[in-house]
Amino acid sequence: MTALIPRPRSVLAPGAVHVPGWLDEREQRRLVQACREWARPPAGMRRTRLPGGGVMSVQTVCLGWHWEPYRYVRQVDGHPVKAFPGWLADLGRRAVAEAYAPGPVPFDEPNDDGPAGGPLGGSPNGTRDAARSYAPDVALVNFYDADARMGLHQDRDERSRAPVVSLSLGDTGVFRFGNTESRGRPWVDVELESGDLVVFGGPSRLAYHGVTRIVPGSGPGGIGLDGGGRLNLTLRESGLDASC
Ligand SMILES: O=C(O)CCC(=O)C(=O)O
Ligand SMILES: [Fe+2]
Repeated sequence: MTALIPRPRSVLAPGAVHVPGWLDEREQRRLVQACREWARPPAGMRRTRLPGGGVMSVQTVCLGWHWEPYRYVRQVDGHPVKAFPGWLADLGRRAVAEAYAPGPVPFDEPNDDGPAGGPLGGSPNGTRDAARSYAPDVALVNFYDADARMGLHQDRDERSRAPVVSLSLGDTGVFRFGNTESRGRPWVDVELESGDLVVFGGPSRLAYHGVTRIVPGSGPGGIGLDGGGRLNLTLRESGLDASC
């Protein structure tokens, strides 16, 4: 859907940036199509079982490494996890560049570190360098039906502290972005619409976050999710050795 009033980008917390409408309709359609392929068995989409016996309401398929609470493994019920494609890593690098240093990214220019005190809060890593060197090798692809939610949690099973890139497709989800100390306040609630990008890294890499509700029927037509629901992809660097 084209917004009548453009939604501005915003910094949710130092290092956490929301870029509304980052993916165009063609890119959204391509991602939805890819998610459909990844969802197929073997090693397809499933509800994750938690050690306490609960089952998550979202359905998830992983690429690169399979996340099972609370670690990454290579196999899913005896099947190899699906591959993390190179084009998705390219998209992740573009996403980090867009969030941390908006505008065209001269990846081949050697010494532009972006403004100090930018969204990374003056990180010693240049923002452009952060984008150039970003090498995500894990994706969690989550599907939310109208009733699915995700409780507040940290993404902390990765050894790398490189940023997490989040891409949303389909129905709007209310994303709660909190602090690194606890599940309590302060937090901000932001509506993530189809095509929105969030990148959280630097001082916000370990912030608690979750999805409090889905807005059924809010997604756009024409991207291949006419049955409704929300897809979210998070791209991460595992920091794990691929030869294991
Ligand atoms: O669906 C979202 O927007 C967040 C997903 C998430 O936090 C996760 O997969 O760890
Ligand atoms: Fe998360």
